[in-house]
Amino acid sequence: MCQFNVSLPVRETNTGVLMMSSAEDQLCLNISSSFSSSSSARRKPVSAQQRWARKKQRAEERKLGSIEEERKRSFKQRRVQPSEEEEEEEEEEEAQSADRRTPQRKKDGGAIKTSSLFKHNPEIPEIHRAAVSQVKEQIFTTDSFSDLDLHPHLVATLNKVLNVSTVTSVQKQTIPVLLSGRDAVVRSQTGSGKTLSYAIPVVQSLQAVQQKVSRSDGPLAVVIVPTRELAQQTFQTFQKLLKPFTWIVPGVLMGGEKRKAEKARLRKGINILVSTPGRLVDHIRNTLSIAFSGVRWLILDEADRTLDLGFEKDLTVILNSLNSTGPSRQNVLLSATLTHGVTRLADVCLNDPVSIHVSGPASSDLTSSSAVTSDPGAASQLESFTVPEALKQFVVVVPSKIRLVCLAAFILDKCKFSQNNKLIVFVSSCEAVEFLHTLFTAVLAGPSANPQLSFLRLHGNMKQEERSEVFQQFSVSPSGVLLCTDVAARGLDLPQVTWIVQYTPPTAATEYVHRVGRTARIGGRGSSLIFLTPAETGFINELANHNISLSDMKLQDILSSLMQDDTYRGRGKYHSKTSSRALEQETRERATVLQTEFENFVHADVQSVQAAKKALQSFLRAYTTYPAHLKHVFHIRSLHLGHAAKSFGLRDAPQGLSATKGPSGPGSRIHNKNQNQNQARSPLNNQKKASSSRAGEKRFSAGQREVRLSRFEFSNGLEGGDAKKKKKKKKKTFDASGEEEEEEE
Ligand SMILES: Nc1ncnc2c1ncn2[C@@H]1O[C@H](COP(=O)(O)OP(=O)(O)OP(=O)(O)O)[C@@H](O)[C@H]1O
Repeated sequence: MCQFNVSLPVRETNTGVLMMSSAEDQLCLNISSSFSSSSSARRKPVSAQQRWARKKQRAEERKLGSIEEERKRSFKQRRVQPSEEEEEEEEEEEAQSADRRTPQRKKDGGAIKTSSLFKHNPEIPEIHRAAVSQVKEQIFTTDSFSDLDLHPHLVATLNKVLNVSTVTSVQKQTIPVLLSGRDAVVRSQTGSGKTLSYAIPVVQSLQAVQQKVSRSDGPLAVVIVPTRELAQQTFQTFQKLLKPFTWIVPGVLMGGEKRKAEKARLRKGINILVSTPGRLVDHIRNTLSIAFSGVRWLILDEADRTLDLGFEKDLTVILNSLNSTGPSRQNVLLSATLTHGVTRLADVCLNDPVSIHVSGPASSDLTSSSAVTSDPGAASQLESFTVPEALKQFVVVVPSKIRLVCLAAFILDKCKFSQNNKLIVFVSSCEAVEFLHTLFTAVLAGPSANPQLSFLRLHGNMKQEERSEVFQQFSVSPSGVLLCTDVAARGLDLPQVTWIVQYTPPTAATEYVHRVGRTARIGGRGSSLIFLTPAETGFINELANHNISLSDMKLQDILSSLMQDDTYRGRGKYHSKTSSRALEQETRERATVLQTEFENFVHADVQSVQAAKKALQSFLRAYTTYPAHLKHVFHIRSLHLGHAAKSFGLRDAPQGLSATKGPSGPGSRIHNKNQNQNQARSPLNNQKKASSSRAGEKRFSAGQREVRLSRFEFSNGLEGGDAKKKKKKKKKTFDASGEEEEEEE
């Protein structure tokens, strides 16, 4: 039952929504009436024997944590008041049906049932979208690298080691500009070859230095990227390019690696230094041997992200450190989604930069480059994003309750009933990734189900060795599913990914672009699917505002893939192959059977219930971080707690959740609407209102929470799981943005 530790007058509306009112404010809570109190008083008298049998059954159900059954029963009674016989008949039928489908369910006692997935859902609205003409970008030119006045060994390496010969549009525009010594702001679509567009000029210029570059010169080029995996990938690109120029040494610094080893490598000398921002700041502060006196290049890849994440302060530390010493420097900012934030940074660190934007209606005008302007018209033009032309983008509108089975059905369709699909599924939190990974591995890929199905996971709360291993494993795998957070959204070049699934929507259109950009790279094909609840369909318009257009995929079509698998067959009443109604009914039954499998797994032991609750809580916490301009689309008040719980395999809306507890350490509490108008209020955080002023707890705005969550995801490796274990040996410090981190003594 859904209980809240606040004593507000409660009344129930005829829509099943509870209205709570207090002197200060009124709050509308979406609590399904199916969680309302029992009406057992209205039952007919029963015999002593029947009473005993019922008692025993209830005790067993309670032992299984299955009190939902009782609520459901009482709810049914309250609604329709069936006779005792009718009720028992109905239960018997459901129990038999469940038992036939999954016999193990009866092992520990009475049959466990699933409340209806397809009742009491909000209507799926008709989607009316504005006509959008997507911006197109031509990927390849007809030029070859030998036309670019590069060292012949570099051209040979490009051809033989990297297997590239034809120059892409962004490379054609960027390489000559950078070789001429200018700063640049570069925007081109995801997967269009931006890495080589700066890496080639860096290598070309460093190999040409008269007095041969040596380790003792220290860093000559610094490349900042937002995530560890991207740092690793970029480092590997430099390693390949530098094959003929062995005297130029590349190196990578990233969170999660042993700092001592990194210090030693820095001491030996690294000429092209690739790093995540947090880790570089850490070395600037703590490593005496890091000297920036020779830096000639500063590259900020995914520059807008680095700013978004609240790394601005880290970048300030880096820029100050670079500016205090050294010769004049070439600066390059790159991203597929340059925004105002980048232009702002451009003002700070760029010197008369050239703006290279590959997209635009005149895609033939590929050689034009213009100086960065402060013209607001130009700035708004930047907000219209380009996605790969061969990318097919879909949206499915799914009520919360059905989300989990819908995702499972989609995965089964692509990975079991079709071949050679490689999927990346984006989820909003580390805990939710962990939860889905465990659940799907057990239920969908278990030995008795589909042992050929493989699920991997990647998020910021994993140990670095595991992260690297997963990244490597998924890179070389021809198929499979990677469940991940946005830690995999930017820059990663994972080959042959066929589908991008956004199970939880991104917090911005920019992130949508980067997530879908993990497929359809360098002219290849790919598809994407975003899940939205009926309340979230406004995000389609948000994307349309950025020239992104989606096609509909029907929920029923996704679920109907379950018809290909008799593991989840329903009661088998619907044999008609011609009636779409019958087919729909059977599909729904199969979906219910699958949901039951999930719920049985979750409720099998206390630990998995806890994991599901944790995942739900983190999902709710992440939900509060949508920016103010998207609050009308993603507002925690529009979430139905019971339905959201179901999408985590929980039969019931759990008690005692806080949506705002921080990922590491004491969390924030939303406490007073007057304190911050942007702060989301929810049943969850309202519940915590009373205790919100507990001593020692920090409070954060929605924006700060987003930064905290994101930083955790993209951390320098010193926070979270890795760091916690070392706590005893460490003392606490605060990094540039005030984030708590551990430091070696
Ligand atoms: N000229 C080229 N010809 C063929 N393949 C290329 C060429 N240049 C780059 N590639 C390949 O294209 C893929 C995508 O390149 P890259 O990762 O640099 O794209 P990007 O524009 O940086 O993407 P994102 O915006 O997602 O970071 C890589 O596998 C890279 O090796």
